[in-house]
Amino acid sequence: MAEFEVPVLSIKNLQKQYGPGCTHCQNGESPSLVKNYCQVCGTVYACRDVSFDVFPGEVLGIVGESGSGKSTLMQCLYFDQEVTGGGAYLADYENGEKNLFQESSQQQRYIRNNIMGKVYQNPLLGLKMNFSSIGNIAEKLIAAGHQHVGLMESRGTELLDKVNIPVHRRKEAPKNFSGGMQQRVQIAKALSNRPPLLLLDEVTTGLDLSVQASVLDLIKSLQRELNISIVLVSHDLGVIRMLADRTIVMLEGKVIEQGVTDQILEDPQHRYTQQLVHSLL
Ligand SMILES: Nc1ncnc2c1ncn2[C@@H]1O[C@H](COP(=O)(O)OP(=O)(O)OP(=O)(O)O)[C@@H](O)[C@H]1O
Repeated sequence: MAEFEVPVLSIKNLQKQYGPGCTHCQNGESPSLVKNYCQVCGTVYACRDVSFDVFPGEVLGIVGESGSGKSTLMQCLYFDQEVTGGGAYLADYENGEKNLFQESSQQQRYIRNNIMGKVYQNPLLGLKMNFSSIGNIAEKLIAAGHQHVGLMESRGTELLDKVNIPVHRRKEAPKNFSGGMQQRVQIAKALSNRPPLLLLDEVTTGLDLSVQASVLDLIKSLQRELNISIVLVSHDLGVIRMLADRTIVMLEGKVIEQGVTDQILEDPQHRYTQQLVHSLL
């Protein structure tokens, strides 16, 4: 990536805490904190001062153990959770000059429907299980203001074809599909508005290894074809190694290391990253 390249997404000092905090824990290094949990008031500091950029056509991986704050971060980026502080700026929204977290819920809906797509680990969160697959795609297109039924149908067919859902099953509801197929429908839905940014939250966790591989291959080929930017969260460094150009490592809500993925895998600096890399060998 060139030095002067403008990021698609810029995150500045994102903070998310669950709980009000107290005089004991508001100082980030307080002894009342065990990892990111305050023993006095029970507040969890899920994301602490998280900052990063995502560049055009780049896949940014976010890896970390369970509870490190990865999903909370993704929920904040898609406005599923309200942040406690910090900023997010999208190049495709108001020239990257407005903090998305301070926009109205109506504007945040607009951003979700037009500039971002998200694929959830749990397909129940991303799909209407009783709608047809093509209906799921139409739902996202309608939310973004599309009205032409013929165009929505052809876009839906094109996308389902891209993610290898057989044409004769496009009117079937995802509840009848296997886990891998459901994830592929979610991907098609998330791509329907041609968003410049896609958020993928543990999209292959829970799938069989061979199905995992086929979903990862699909993501890789779509990313190359569409040159879309992706933020990909996984606890599995194997997934990150396969897809991510750059990687952020999170621990207890903080970014402890970031860099080009190959460099992190070959020469991890932080003790935790070293353990993670060694467990992959
Ligand atoms: N709604 C909530 N209320 C209170 N604490 C929460 C809530 N959601 C998450 N947390 C806490 O925030 C911290 C970060 O959780 P998060 O789910 O973001 O981690 P994660 O890295 O995605 O883990 P996993 O891979 O297991 O999903 C954890 O300590 C978790 O218990």
